[in-house]
Amino acid sequence: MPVQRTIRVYDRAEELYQAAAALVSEQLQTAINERGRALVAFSGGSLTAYLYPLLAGTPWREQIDWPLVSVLFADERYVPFDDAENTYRATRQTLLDHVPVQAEQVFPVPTYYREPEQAAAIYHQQTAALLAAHGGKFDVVLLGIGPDGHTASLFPHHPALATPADKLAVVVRDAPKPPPVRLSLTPTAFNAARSVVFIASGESKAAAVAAALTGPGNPHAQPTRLIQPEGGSLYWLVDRAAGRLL
Ligand SMILES: O=C1O[C@H](COP(=O)(O)O)[C@@H](O)[C@H](O)[C@H]1O
Repeated sequence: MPVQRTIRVYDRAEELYQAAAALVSEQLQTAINERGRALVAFSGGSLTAYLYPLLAGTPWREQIDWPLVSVLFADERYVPFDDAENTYRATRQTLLDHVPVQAEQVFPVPTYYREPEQAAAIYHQQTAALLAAHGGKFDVVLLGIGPDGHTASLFPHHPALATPADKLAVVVRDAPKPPPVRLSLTPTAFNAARSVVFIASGESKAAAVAAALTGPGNPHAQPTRLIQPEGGSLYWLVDRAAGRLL
């Protein structure tokens, strides 16, 4: 089954994030209306600063039945929950603490294990169990892209890209962007999605966005190309600056 790809370019970052909030809330609520529940994977980085505060406010907050939403994380920096770099912490502060999501339906990466491999094994299991409870698919996976082309914590040419296809979570060591130890869901996990939404804003992302979306490309150089949810939707929402080279 082919992937349905949609690219939307917005004049300004504000319009991009408003459109992303509208799309995500519509997709989550459609899932709830059709299947009685929704499963989402959140990324960190700029989304915590610009998208999540919108989702936490009117009108988007009221448009999602948050008690019926389960939350996983697309990736996590392997630092304690109270570290400023922790994505769960940032997502809680900007979104989850402001909406009536059920605490037991939020699944942070357990960064309190001494060995990240143990956390990855547990996160694999939790992701598999949640996917099974949601018909085998995420309803929405939200992803960013770094200026170097990384998405979640999948970095270009990194050995983590060669993770066996049956693994849903992987430890990423020696990440070129700090902090160096991370945990990421894998392309296998992201491809089990009804909708994947990439969001990119700003001139620093322009080359990476163009490399991801134009020409034949190379999935090792552009890990975003590994994410092709069969039979699902793939959205790229970018502002004019990030889409300048398209
Ligand atoms: O380190 C990370 O980077 C990517 C991109 O972040 P951005 O700030 O450039 O949007 C982010 O999606 C990922 O979750 C995060 O761990």
